Amino acid sequence: MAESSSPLPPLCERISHKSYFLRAVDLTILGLLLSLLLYRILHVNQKDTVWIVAFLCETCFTFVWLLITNIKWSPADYKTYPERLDERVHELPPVDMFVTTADPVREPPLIVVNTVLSLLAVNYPANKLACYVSDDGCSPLTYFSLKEASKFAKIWVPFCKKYNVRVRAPFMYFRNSPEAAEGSEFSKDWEMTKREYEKLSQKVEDATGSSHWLDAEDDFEAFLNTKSNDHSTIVKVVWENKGGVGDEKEVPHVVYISREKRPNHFHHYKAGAMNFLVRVSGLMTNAPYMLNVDCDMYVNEADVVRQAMCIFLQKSMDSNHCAFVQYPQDFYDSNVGELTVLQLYLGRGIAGIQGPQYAGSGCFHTRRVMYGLSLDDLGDDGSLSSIATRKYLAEESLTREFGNSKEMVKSVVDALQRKPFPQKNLKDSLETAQEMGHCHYEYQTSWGKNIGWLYDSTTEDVNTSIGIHSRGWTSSYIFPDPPAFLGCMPQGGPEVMVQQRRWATGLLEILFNKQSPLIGMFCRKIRFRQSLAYLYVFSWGLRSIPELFYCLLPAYCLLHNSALFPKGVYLGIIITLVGIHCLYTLWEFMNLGFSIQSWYVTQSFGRIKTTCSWLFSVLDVILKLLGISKTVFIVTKKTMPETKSGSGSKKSQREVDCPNQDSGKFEFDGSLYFLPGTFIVLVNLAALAGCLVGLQGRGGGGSGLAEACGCILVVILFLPFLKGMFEKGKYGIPFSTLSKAAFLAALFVVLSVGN
Ligand SMILES: O=c1ccn([C@@H]2O[C@H](COP(=O)(O)OP(=O)(O)O[C@H]3O[C@H](CO)[C@@H](O)[C@H](O)[C@H]3O)[C@@H](O)[C@H]2O)c(=O)[nH]1
Ligand SMILES: [Mn+2]
Repeated sequence: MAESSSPLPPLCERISHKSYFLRAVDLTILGLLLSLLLYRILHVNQKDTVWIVAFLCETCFTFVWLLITNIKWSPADYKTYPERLDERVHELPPVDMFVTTADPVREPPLIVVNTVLSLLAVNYPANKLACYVSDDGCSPLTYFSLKEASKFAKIWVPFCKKYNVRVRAPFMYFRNSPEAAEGSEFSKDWEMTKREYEKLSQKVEDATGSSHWLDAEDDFEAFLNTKSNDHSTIVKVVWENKGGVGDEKEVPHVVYISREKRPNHFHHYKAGAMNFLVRVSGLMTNAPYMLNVDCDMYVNEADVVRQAMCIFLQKSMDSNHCAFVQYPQDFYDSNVGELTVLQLYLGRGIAGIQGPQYAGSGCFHTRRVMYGLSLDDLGDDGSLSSIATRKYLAEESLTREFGNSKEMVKSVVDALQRKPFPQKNLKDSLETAQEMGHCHYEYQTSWGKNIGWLYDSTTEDVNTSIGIHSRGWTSSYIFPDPPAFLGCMPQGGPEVMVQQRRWATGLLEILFNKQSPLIGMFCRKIRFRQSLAYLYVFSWGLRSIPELFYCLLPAYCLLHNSALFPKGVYLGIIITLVGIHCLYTLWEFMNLGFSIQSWYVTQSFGRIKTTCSWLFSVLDVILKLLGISKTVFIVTKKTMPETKSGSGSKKSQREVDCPNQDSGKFEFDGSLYFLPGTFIVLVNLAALAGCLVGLQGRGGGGSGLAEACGCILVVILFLPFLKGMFEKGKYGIPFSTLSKAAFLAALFVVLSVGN
């Protein structure tokens, strides 16, 4: 499809962001950590167990820093030139777009609808697109909203294309007034479209909570007497684009699906939903590329699909090796600093090795790779090698791997051989699609094992990602400004703790499943440095243990009157280490336009999430490995963007885009997540108070100013907890948590002093 006539400028370029200065800083920090370890080894005899515990913790931190240095060594991403696409490519390839939703209460249908509308309106020929929405909540309300939205889409899509609107999610677009003179054609169209959108939101709102319309129409019959965890498969063609010429007024296909659910059948959460999406779309449109977004991740840049195609279609850079194109995840609410910084420095770093990790949303996959192909299976021209043809295309192996459906097998063969898909009536596939949503369809097939989205981890994204890299494929990262997709992120508090725990649990699960980099490092086609990069994320949960110890050590030493840190000039190692690390991370934030405040919040939240939330992931995975319980996926709550933010304070470019930025206050509830943090603060405060009144044990070595400073630093990092002790309501730590923490802290003090 793409032409490779060389005089034409490229569709994309790989940009390297490597910096010798930053490498030197990374190595300096590594060197300081190693010298600290050396000092500990040389002075081990004179000291007590504290010395050994500190040494073990610092060994972990050094190892983590080594992994980070490896990741940050050669960052890279891609710059694309979508404006060059038309002169280079005669016919753009089809793309199937997948949206997953699971709960109409935690994921309000109006958010889903906005995401779908933004997808339908992207800058791409409408006859090449199809949008599939998977609803694990089996909600008639979601289906109703989609039906209404597809009617509104007939106004919205032409409007966006006619006026080249940038943000194509109506709830965001209509937050600003139009910049045209009143009475102009544009402003009339704008008013009319806005009115229609308001009608749509009103209808969805009216339908929420009342169900009389459910009985009124036959179309909703399938939803009668269903529960979200107990119902048959539902597949509905919401809108079929029969125009098929790709003009500006056309609206792409919209299909609603909800796979069968039974209470005693395990559904593999989002991964299971994705695999059903792959199958249904395989039958109906079988596009070679598949875009996947979470239901809150609307398109913020109309050219997203074209940008991704620049990478896939650029032949000269062995595009056949690129399995997927990932965009970073950005958010319209909450404190975006942490994730932006993480994605920019670490994300780009991994992108520079074998390619970014698939992050679950904002990613374009190639269908063939999802069907299990390895890089070696392809010849130079990108078609299947003769060995691979024999291996993959034998009828009985196809049925064994993909399930017992002739149509499915045929669509897989077509996809593997890159045959163009003939236009057909979507409704013709309804019956087969229904069958493929059956609970037992995947039984004894390779779905979730080698094919599609992989099971056995609640972070199905990273699990699937390492599977792809292990088969030798690369991936590409595009980092556009403004962000390509924007979604919703829970604010600091219980909701975010649940999410962080799920992530840490899912990642740790992979360390112990068959994708583990510990096994694959030497025998699979994944690059060694890429394996190390995965190891860094998979070990998030484990980091909670040394961090928890390290937050308690200064207090213990102060109370026990023993030395934690080196004495004399050697204390310089610690001071330089902390100093350089602070300046370095601060620079990372300010370089991206974030404030000192957001840097501090991130450092503080970093310690809180590790010690309070990730800690539980260790427990989750132990229980899972012992076969006592399964890990669960609790969907995060999504909120609509507020109508308009009134805050006039100075914010960075990225921060301005986030209307819901709250006061940054931390919320608490009675859950166990907040016990470790409260305990840490109490212990450190008690140690400082004890030191002031001269309450100290008989430990050797003697503690001093360094240990006291350590305690102060910990309290500063856990400041939200200190504040929470004096607040009421949702911003206050509940009395039950406080009293448990106080009891544990008292025990800790007694043991430290008396020991
Ligand atoms: O049983 C389920 C559970 C979840 N989902 C969908 O999965 C998506 C992600 O869920 P969310 O609660 O938003 O999780 P996050 O932690 O915000 O999501 C990130 O982390 C997840 C796990 O790593 C990935 O699946 C996501 O793509 C990634 O954006 C949403 O669209 C859900 O509707 C389902 O379809 N079925
Ligand atoms: Mn989410």
